[in-house]
Amino acid sequence: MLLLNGKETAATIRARLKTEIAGLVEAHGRPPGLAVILVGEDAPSQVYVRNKERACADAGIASQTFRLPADTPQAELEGHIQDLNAREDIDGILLQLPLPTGLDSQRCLDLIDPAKDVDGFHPVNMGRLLLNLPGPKPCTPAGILTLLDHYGIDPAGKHCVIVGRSNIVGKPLAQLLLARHGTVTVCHSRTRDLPAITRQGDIVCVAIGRTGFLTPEMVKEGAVVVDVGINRTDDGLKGDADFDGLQDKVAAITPVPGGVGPMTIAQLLLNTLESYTARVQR
Ligand SMILES: Nc1nc(=O)c2c([nH]1)NC[C@@H]1CN(c3ccc(C(=O)N[C@@H](CCC(=O)O)C(=O)O)cc3)C=[N+]21
Repeated sequence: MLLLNGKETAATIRARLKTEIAGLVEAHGRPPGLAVILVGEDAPSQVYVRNKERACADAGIASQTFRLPADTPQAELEGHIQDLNAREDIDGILLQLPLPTGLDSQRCLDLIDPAKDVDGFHPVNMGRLLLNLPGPKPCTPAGILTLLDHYGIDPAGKHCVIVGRSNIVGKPLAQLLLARHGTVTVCHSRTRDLPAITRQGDIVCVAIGRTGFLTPEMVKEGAVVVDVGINRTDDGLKGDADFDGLQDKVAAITPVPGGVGPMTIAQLLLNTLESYTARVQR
């Protein structure tokens, strides 16, 4: 069994980015700037945002986190986004999801300047992804492709089964795999006889947020399993796949932690760098 080590792969990418950014700062007189907007007190979001801040600082990206109270009115949040759109020193804006109830995340995402949309969640950038046009790619799906590439796993011609149809993982991941010539099936909570479908997968990606959901009976021998789940249990951080049960059956699997999560952050740095280079060249 091959362990798809996202922590290590992300570290390699981050080291390369760090060198590249140092050169660019020299040439353009300012570092890439990332603004993270964090609304409310959601505990996991606090952890992710701290990880992002640390990764940015290490790579030479100037990141600023704007922490807003959970009862921030929609109009005020929209005002913050517009201020950040107008700022020359900010190349990327990330609105940490989920937002507290009462706030309309889609309206906020629609407002982010597509040129600063480092999550790739703006409808224009989602459309560009669908059309195979250049643009920022959502961090988790793009990080998964980079991880597969790193280990020489090519989705071309393979049956890629995705469990989960979210806008931030399942749907964009389907498009990226399709663009790389995978045969893609997207399953979800209403799918009938899910195990019959996941068992066809050469590559099985799970992103539903249920601890240990993907069991050995649900995958074929020699499959590649990509675990996008991050579930906090009494036993620590667990993925959506039954890692222990699967490890003797699969050809390769991503661990949790240390798999897809660190790749998501590396991709965010990459997207921020791309926004920056596009903006300083204008
Ligand atoms: N606008 C927006 N963009 C996102 O990209 C976004 C988001 N909202 N909301 C939440 C999800 C989740 N996400 C993760 C990032 C890093 C880890 C990560 O670093 N995971 C570590 C462990 C971290 C821990 O200890 O919890 C690992 O898997 O090894 C996980 C998950 C980004 N997301």
